[in-house]
Amino acid sequence: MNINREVILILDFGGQYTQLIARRIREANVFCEIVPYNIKPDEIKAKNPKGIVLSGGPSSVYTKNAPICDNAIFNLGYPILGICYGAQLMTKSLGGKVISAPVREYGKTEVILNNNTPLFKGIEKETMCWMSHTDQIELPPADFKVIASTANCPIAAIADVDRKLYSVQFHPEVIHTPKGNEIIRNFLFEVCDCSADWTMDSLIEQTVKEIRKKVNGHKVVCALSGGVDSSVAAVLVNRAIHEQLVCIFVDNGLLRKNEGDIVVETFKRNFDMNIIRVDAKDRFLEKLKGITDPEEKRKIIGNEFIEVFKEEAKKIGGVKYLVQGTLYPDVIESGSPVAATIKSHHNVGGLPEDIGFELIEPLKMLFKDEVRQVGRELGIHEEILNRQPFPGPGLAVRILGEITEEKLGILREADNIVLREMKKHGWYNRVWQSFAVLLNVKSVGVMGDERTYEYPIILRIVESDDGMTADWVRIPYDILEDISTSIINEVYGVNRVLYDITSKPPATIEWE
Ligand SMILES: Nc1ncnc2c1ncn2[C@@H]1O[C@H](COP(=O)(O)OP(=O)(O)OP(=O)(O)O)[C@@H](O)[C@H]1O
Ligand SMILES: O=c1[nH]c(=O)c2[nH+]cn([C@@H]3O[C@H](COP(=O)(O)O)[C@@H](O)[C@H]3O)c2[nH]1
Ligand SMILES: NC(=O)CC[C@H](N)C(=O)O
Ligand SMILES: [Mg+2]
Repeated sequence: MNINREVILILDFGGQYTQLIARRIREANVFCEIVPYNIKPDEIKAKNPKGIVLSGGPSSVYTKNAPICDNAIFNLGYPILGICYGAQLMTKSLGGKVISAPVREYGKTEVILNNNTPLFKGIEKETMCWMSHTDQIELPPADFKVIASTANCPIAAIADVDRKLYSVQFHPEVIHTPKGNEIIRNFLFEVCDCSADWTMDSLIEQTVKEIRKKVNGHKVVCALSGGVDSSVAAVLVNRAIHEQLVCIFVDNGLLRKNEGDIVVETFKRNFDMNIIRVDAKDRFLEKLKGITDPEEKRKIIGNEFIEVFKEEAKKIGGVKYLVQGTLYPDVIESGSPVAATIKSHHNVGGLPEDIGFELIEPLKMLFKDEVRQVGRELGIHEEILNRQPFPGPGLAVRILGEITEEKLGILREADNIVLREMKKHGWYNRVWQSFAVLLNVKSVGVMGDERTYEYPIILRIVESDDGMTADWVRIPYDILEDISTSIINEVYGVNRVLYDITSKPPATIEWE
């Protein structure tokens, strides 16, 4: 959708903080988009950005296959901010010199800034910054001035103020650079002249208009899971084209205890929308029989979802569009020219090639917290907005190995206890997700003086801003104990409970 608003483009060189740059810019009410580093100058011009950011990255500019952007980009007249690898690339591309530094810098370092330059305006001269590099700028390009330095890195930032080209060796996007937000805001407002026009109400208004124009009298089905994202997407589309919309909730047999009834009841109580519930348990479970590979499971589920939507759309007749509650992280994690495929989200990378619909994904550029904000503006009840995320492939990616009715039954009960205890102790809304995972190994235990040989349940409770990174929650021991005891006492087939104490990265939130 081509919405008319100011945009900053972030060229992604594969840096681990690229998404953080995007978040910081959006927090300043400026829209931004992450694009591959090898984007063509013409494509950039077509997007008419207010400015460009070159992200960090793992490569060294002087190596053979280092990712390099088109040199013409530096001459288009747009303001550019290079960060770390991006800074080194700007330097090299414009005739300066980058070398492997005598001392690697990793962590917090004191930096001396020249606060007479627009990028550092209003910031005290001496402050802290976060460094993470092995290379550094040895010689800036002609016409560039050094505007910051640290003890180990004499050229920590450079600028050609007239051409609005800036580069910083440190990372303003991470919170360990306390003035980082101000530096990014200075780039946006002092250098790029942005007007902060990215607000949720403007987004809603523009999106509703776009959808009306695009749909133009055709019928639309919405894949509705009852989760936050599809609920917000459905309400948004409903606002645009109420009569033409039918929501389809698929019971794929991989849902949580009583989930189907709860979703349909909550929806009917809260919204005036057409909603169909499809019982597709048997066909999903049949297709998943004998499948153990995580990516294969995801692809099968993505395919089967589409098959169900196609069949339902055929019954309705005249359906041209499918609405999904796809978010930005789903798109990012499903892989891109520079980023690895971590896992194929069923609604993006897991889709079949020919889906038979045109997609409408109004939230595709948003992070979860932004979606919740949109939901609030739309007047959606907190009961729905505060639901923890639940992946479309559901319990299938929380049962390691083959999915069977027996395992689904065990996991459903265990999961229900986790959620019940989290709510009882007032912790459900304090975390990003809390759930159970069933392993495909068994261990020995003793219950009522009898030997047992049963499955372990893994407890996964994480906090996160957007699902891109996460940390395990330091949950009080007595809550862990309550959960563990309840699972062992109430769930047949489980004799051990373990707590997952791994952050993301290196793990992911879901186990598959
Ligand atoms: N059981 C389902 N029936 C119909 N559509 C579904 C189902 N599960 C997932 N989807 C579709 O896939 C999309 C992605 O699922 P995802 O779980 O990321 O989002 P969500 O369920 O809407 O929100 P949340 O992240 O809060 O669970 C949903 O927005 C929805 O369009
Ligand atoms: O709708 C979805 N379809 C999927 O295929 C999918 N895979 C993961 N998730 C959810 O995304 C967030 C990040 O999960 P991971 O750390 O496991 O990648 C977590 O919140 C996960 O629950 C999915 N959601
Ligand atoms: N964080 C980065 O962008 C690192 C850039 C480059 N790989 C270096 O080590 O200097
Ligand atoms: Mg969901």
